[in-house]
Amino acid sequence: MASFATHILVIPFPGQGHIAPLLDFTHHLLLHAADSLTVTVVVTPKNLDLLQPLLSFHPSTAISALVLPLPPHPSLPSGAGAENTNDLPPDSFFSIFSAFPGIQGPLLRWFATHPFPPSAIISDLFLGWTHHLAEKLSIKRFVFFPSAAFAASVCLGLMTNSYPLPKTESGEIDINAVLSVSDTPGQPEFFCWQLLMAYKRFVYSDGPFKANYTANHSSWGYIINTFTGLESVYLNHLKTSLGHDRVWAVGPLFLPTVDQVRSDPVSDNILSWLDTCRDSEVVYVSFGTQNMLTQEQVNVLALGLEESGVRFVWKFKEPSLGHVEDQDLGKLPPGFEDRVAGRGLVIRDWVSQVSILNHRAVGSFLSHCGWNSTLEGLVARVLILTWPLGADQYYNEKLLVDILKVGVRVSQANQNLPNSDHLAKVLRESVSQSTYKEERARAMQLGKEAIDSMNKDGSSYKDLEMLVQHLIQLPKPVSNYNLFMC
Ligand SMILES: O=c1ccn([C@@H]2O[C@H](COP(=O)(O)OP(=O)(O)O[C@H]3O[C@H](CO)[C@@H](O)[C@H](O)[C@H]3O)[C@@H](O)[C@H]2O)c(=O)[nH]1
Repeated sequence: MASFATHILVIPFPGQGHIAPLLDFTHHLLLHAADSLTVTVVVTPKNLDLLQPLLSFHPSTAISALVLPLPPHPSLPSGAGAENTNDLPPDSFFSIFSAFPGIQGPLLRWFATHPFPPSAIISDLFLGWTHHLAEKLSIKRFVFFPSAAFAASVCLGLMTNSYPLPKTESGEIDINAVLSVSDTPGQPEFFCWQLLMAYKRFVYSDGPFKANYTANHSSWGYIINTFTGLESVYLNHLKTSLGHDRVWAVGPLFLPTVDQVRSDPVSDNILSWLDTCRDSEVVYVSFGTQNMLTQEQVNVLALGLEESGVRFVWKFKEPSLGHVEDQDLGKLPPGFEDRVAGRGLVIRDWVSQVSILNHRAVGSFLSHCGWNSTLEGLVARVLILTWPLGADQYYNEKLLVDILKVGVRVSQANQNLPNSDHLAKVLRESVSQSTYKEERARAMQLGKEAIDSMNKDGSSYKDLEMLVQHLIQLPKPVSNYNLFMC
């Protein structure tokens, strides 16, 4: 490792939708920094594979892995070695969130014995504890958001203002009442049921989630996978609320350029099938790597796809390690795949979503509105049909449908579940060029702006350049290495 370069420690959260964008960010950081930065990435053993492409692409002087075991947790299935939310039930997120701070001890020892210790930590938004670690080490922590500036603004608004939730006459929380987050630009409104999780985490509780968000708030800088053309209002709002302008919009981080698209046998088969389809006639359906549909939701969706007659590819997430039998996790209705054979593909393996979305045959994307999928859908310029299931997905849906007016609302978790006739109609219309013309035109425009923002002199390109300059100028901590070597 070169002693003149500034050393940065990157720590992703072990979830697919979190690791991938932070590694994509690290790739861009190194491309922009030439040899003035070196990066160490912390990964658990079973996630090391995800880092390999980066380790192969960049010289070993620029990037290295620090492999630390995932600390145990009573709720994580032991012995099978699953260390990523993609391979675990949705609840595992909380177990990993609780267990992961246990790597602090090994990290502190690594830092103390490193000849050129890092000047900064760049870590996922669910690793608020790294802010305190950075303070202990007298270095800076930058929080990386794989989610939107709008979502960050709403969470900040809820946390700092504690708007009271409307109550029914009997004193219960009125989950169907509407609450306006009035300090966020545009005063977005949400149903109380959409905000309950956020309220439990950072308004009513003094638990670890609130501490996490408070630590993020106090961190030195915000790095967000978004672009100015999409979210300038919320980026500016964050700067004002945080009281500084160390907020960098550096996305969309994963672009489907020729040399980047992830190729594998499963995706290649699907791409061959898509080659046989007409332009924009296929609906791609996916609900991300963490959430799973209930049986009721699967039934409605399967029936809607059947009735619609459209061509489709459905990435179907099967129950994985540690799923409990009695959890309401949807299975496909018997005979469904036979009935749609020839016009619909159900895929259970990992596929390259970016490659599929960018195929000319794909015209619309039924999505849970995870932020990575949202950006990928925009970049691919497909019509996004929204079906959020939890977390920040309601905020992303609001941004797409009500604010940017590029998305079409289909369902919201189990509330507002469409009937299959209505769903079939929307699916058909989503691949007919005569409907949703305004949404499509805006999606085309935003997709172009997204790609432009990452090109030389685009807004995200410039933010990355400025961030690199900021990082290079950080003071280098004094090493205790020689002390340890004596
Ligand atoms: O077979 C698959 C399945 C998924 N993906 C990729 O996996 C990512 C999924 O990310 P996202 O769409 O953000 O969904 P989640 O996996 O659900 O992401 C979690 O993390 C996001 C970022 O914080 C949040 O916005 C979501 O609500 C949260 O569930 C995307 O890049 C997809 O392209 C594939 O490439 N192939």
